[in-house]
Amino acid sequence: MSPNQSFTKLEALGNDFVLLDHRDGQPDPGPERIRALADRRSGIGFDQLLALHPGTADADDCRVHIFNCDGSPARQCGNGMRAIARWLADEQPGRDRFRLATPAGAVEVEIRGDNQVRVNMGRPDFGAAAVGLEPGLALNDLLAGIPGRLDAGLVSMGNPHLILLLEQPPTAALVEQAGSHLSRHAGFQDGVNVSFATRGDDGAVRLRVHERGVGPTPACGSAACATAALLIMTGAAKSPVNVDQPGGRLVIDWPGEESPLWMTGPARRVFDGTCLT
Ligand SMILES: N[C@@H](CCC[C@H](N)C(=O)O)C(=O)O
Repeated sequence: MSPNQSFTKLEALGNDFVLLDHRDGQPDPGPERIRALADRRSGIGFDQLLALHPGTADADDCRVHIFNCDGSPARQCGNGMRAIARWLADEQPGRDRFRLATPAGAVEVEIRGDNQVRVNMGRPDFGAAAVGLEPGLALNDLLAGIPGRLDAGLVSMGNPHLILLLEQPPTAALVEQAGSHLSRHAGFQDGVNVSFATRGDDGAVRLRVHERGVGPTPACGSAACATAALLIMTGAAKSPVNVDQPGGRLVIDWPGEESPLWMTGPARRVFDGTCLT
């Protein structure tokens, strides 16, 4: 990203993004530049940077490069997919379906009424190898110090998720400290996104997420998908599952096993800008 390059700020349930249109062949910024742009005082500020490139044979609208605010690359971003759909719908009035290529595979997005966007997030993978857990490492040993833990699981939605099911909603300190420790634990080849989930009286899932490469965020789309998939797969919940995070609600619909999982929620364009430095 060079000086005088235009960008768009977007948000989805408070998870915020800067979108760069690099379909003209411009290169993506490197990790140091990404960290500078992500600074919420001296830069633009965002959780993820989304760079759009020309599409592929099976996802011809665009190819998406995803970067966390610490400069690390990511393979999937559920909230970001809805935000890109919103941006593409503004750019191409009349169209309401798009196909996006991500490092985790092709994603279909559909614009719905009432500011909602529906995303086909593909099939969840429950294998420990898919989240990069070191072979032979017992998950229980990693989680020994977590208070009030009922269960735990590993799910890949194209990116890695560790889900802790707790008796009580976690304190902010637990999300910060345990999340920070686990998200960069050497037992995961490439780190992991850490979710803290409880069930409400209404059956909804209450979720707090410590995102790999970011920290606690108001919402994480792929974590909501991973958590709902784990609950449906173990018989603890039935599809569709409402997942409530500080930023708001996502609805996750997964018929099970061979079917793709669908995520529905809002996304919003906040402002367009030009980077002067
Ligand atoms: N906010 C995202 C997830 C972004 C990537 C994640 N931090 C990772 O490193 O895998 C979402 O909405 O899914």
